[in-house]
Amino acid sequence: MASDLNKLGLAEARDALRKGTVTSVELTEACLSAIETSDALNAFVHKTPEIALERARAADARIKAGDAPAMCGLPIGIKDLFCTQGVPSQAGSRILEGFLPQYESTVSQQLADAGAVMLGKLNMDEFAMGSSNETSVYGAAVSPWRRSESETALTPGGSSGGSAAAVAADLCLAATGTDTGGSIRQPAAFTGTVGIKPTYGRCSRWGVVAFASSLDQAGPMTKSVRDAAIMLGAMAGHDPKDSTSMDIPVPDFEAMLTGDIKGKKIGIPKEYRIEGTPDEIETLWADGAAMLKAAGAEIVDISLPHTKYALPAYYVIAPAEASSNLARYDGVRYGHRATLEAGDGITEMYEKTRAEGFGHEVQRRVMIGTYVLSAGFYDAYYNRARKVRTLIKKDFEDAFAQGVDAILTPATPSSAFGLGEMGQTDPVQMYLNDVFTVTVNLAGLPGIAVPAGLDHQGLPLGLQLIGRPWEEGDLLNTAYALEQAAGFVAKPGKWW
Ligand SMILES: NC(=O)C[C@H](N)C(=O)O
Repeated sequence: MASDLNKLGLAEARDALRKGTVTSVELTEACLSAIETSDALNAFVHKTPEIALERARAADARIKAGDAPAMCGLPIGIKDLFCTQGVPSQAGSRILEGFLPQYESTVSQQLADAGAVMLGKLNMDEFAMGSSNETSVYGAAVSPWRRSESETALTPGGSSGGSAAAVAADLCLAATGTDTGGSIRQPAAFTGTVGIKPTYGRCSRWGVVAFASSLDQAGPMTKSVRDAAIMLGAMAGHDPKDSTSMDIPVPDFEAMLTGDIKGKKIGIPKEYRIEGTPDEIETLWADGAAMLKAAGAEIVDISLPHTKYALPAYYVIAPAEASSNLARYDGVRYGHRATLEAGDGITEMYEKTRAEGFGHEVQRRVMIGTYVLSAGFYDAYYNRARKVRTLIKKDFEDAFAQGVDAILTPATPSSAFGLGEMGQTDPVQMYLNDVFTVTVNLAGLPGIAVPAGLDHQGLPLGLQLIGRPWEEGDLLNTAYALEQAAGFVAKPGKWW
């Protein structure tokens, strides 16, 4: 038993801890030894075993004293985008090489305060820009899943690819992710895990390296919907240090998981029927709707007419904000600085540092962002994209005004692809991964990916549920009903 403790989810481990049948040190040691033999997955990029064991011992003492908060003693991984005090926090980029934050992000601090045990930092696309983890300075994280009878290395998705791979491979009980255009939900769908992007403003962005500030949200990546409810409760809450964080009470999400969705109205948006989507994803979507109906929900066809403009609008707004946010990496105060030659001035220092420190995808986004914000093009691109964003938000508001409680869509347009198989010559091919997820970020809504089936290659497929703002509890409950009905239990066979 003891060697399999890393396979537990948060809820099971929490219950075992409280019953006293297991200790946090045992759970932590099981995860640390799973991590030790997981180099082929390249999921953990900075390991913190000493911190982990110290926190585990403290958690065991708290449990013994009868003072066990929500995440007490539960070992988790933290995406490299979160600043963790004194622990490398590189956002997957060379430009943050050697950066040791002097402070802790609010979310990772809240998790620590709730007793969670940090095992280390998880791989990700550079500055969260990507859908395959291939833009990471550490090299891509690798999915524990493989196509049947094939040894091709598959992507765990991105940008939270290390988090998804680590949770799916049982290297940790759960992990943090962040989602700007799909970075929690797409990797969750690719790896048979659960990922929720909460309402914009639900989790503090303070200390989370900024990519596109009006879209970025942190959220949990877990083995079940119940675990997502537990962990989101610990991550969420008002933070005066983030001016976009909202002062709205955080309910007990787990207590809202009744599985009762009788009378709930679930919208099926016709604009999400996209040409080229594989039949098995269309079938999964229809099956998901049938399962929710069988559980007592009412299924209604809805229209979100501006959906097709979402992806182009996102790929204007996100780079625009990124170009501004990334201007701070100049080689002066922290991170990487290029070696200079005699005669080089400050301009050469910036140029060389940024050319060396940023990878190609990040450079592309900085250039696109600078272009769409430039004097002559601001109205044509950036302002237009902002107007489109308002229309997309209104589409959802209209649907909710008609009484729709949640919207069901596929999470991704395909199952996981092979590393090196996508976007090599055309970056837009990679951007299409976000076609079902970016609308949710543009509208600031909560969205969750739930594993719902396997494709013909034996790879996981996920469905997405989109909810009303601030109603994550209700959304999690609908996701819980879907999870129960879908009964997804597949795990990747161990090859690493
Ligand atoms: N950060 C994200 O949500 C990932 C998205 N695919 C992007 O590259 O922008």
